[in-house]
Amino acid sequence: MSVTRDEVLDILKALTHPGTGTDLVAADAVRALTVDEGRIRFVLEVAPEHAAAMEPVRLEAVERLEALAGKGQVSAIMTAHATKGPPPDLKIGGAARAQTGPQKLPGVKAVIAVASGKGGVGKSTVSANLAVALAAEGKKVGMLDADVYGPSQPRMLGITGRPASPDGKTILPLRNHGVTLMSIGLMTKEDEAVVWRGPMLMGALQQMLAQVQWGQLDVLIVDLPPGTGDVQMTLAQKTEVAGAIVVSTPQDIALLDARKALDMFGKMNVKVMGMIENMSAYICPNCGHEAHIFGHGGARADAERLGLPFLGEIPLDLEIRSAGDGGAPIVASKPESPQAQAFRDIARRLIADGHV
Ligand SMILES: Nc1ncnc2c1ncn2[C@@H]1O[C@H](COP(=O)(O)OP(=O)(O)OP(=O)(O)O)[C@@H](O)[C@H]1O
Repeated sequence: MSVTRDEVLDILKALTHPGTGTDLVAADAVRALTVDEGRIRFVLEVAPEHAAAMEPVRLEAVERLEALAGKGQVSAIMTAHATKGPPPDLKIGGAARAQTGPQKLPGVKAVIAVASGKGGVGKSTVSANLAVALAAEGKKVGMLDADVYGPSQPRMLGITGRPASPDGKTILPLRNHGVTLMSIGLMTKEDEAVVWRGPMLMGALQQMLAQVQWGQLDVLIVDLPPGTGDVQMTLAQKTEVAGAIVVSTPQDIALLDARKALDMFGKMNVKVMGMIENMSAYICPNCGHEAHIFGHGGARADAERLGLPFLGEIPLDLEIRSAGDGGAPIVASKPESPQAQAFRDIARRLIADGHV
């Protein structure tokens, strides 16, 4: 069935914006509308305080548009727009701009970097769940997926589509599970490898920090690539970072790399807020037996030895994997489960320690 842009706009004009009382189109809330081979996609831009009231309107829009275009043919994403800053020059992948010393991100109270020495230890899983857990505690949370080599936050937070850039200069981030997200993965095609080096990489990170309209945030979590490379250096040199959290599995080899990451933050004068041990214990879902597949307690022991806070242990658990890989982290999909509690306890600890 061929659907026209005017037909879509007519439907959106029949819905009322909860903030302005006018229709969605007159309120200028509809952004990046595309009608392509029967598929309708758009972004609903809304002030953060109207986001909750907008959700039923968004659902109503999807229902009415699906009646026109067919089930599953409509993608309507809501983003909370932000306070306007001076618009920087947008060119994804451009060179880094000259800048002196670490700068504070306007509107963002604290930037927390989540790092690991080694890949695959669950840094992105921990970042996603902590972000959702902090949002559940009432904090305004942003997530910058700076894992340029394997951006996984769009998948983990269940976000698809590309962020809008209505003026070609600023980028409107996307939002799900209470978390505002920007990822390099949203700027590239899913199967497109990003092979950026040095200045391009630093430029991309600076752009994501500066040109994304983050709005007012209590915390911006930065999911770093594993290891100790350009992205980590650029972040610490260009942005005021409140602190870093280092994730490790209990294996010796992972811990060895985690120590390198700790050392790097020390050299860059970034405070380490603590260590998290992921895949700590495996609890058999059938019999409840606890097994320590990768060992146990190594990160806690390292933290104690180095005089760093130990923030908590996350079990190795099938539901944590399937929830994260399926787009709704366990803290969002089963907030009362013991697995989610492990993340929520860490989020509460970060708040209690005054980091967020
Ligand atoms: N506690 C856990 N229990 C079960 N599976 C987990 C756990 N933590 C992470 N995983 C799974 O392990 C895989 C790697 O996790 P994740 O992508 O979070 O790691 P990462 O350290 O960010 O990896 P990368 O180095 O690629 O950035 C994912 O499939 C994830 O679902």
